Amino acid sequence: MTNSLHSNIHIQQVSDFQELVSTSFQGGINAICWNRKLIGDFSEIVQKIELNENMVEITQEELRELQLSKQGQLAREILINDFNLLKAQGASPVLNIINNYERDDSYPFFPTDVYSFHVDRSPIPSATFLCTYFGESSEIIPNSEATQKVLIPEIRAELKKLHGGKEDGFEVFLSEYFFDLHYQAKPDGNAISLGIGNLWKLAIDHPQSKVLPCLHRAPKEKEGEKRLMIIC
Ligand SMILES: O=C(O)CCC(=O)C(=O)O
Ligand SMILES: [Fe+2]
Repeated sequence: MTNSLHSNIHIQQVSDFQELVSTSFQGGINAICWNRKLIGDFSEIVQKIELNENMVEITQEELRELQLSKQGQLAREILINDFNLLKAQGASPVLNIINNYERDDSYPFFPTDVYSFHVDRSPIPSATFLCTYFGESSEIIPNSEATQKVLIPEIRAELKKLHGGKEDGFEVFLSEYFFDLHYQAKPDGNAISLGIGNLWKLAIDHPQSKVLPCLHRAPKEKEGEKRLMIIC
């Protein structure tokens, strides 16, 4: 099920970029949203970039060189501006066109790809910023509405087998192979779509974090429709 943004107590809305970066996560808040209605034609940019692989990063140079209509140019200005705002904060934004992400099928009972609810992790304090400009948008779910997969008994038992049945080093194994980052929605859990054009700051798992990391996932793409997004 997908829900609207507004009734969710773990989300805080802000009204500009400065507020987005200066607002800290606290209490139950682990997702902050600069809600926007963008102008311009982002689909034109998607169409103009050739995609021979699952996904491609568009450099700022490539973006500047595209021949675009007035509406396409408006979209480009927004992309360049967002990119520069994030960069000026010390982030390393990437602008991607995504047909699909690589699916992880190493262990069918436990895919560790970004289509699965997960947290991002970093050894240093930081946050994930993301915005979908075109196509299906990312989703989040409240922490209370999902369970860490390594804590689900049947899954844990399978993972234990994979680790040769040993208790010794099991926790390290879970984190080394990123199993501990993934979550399963509870039967009544509601995924929340992050929407188009909104710039989000999501809490990640890092040693000094005071809040729970935000559970999020990439959406299943619509057949034949690519996504355009910025992420860092
Ligand atoms: O593509 C998305 O919507 C999310 C991607 C993501 O979560 C990641 O790269 O860690
Ligand atoms: Fe992620």
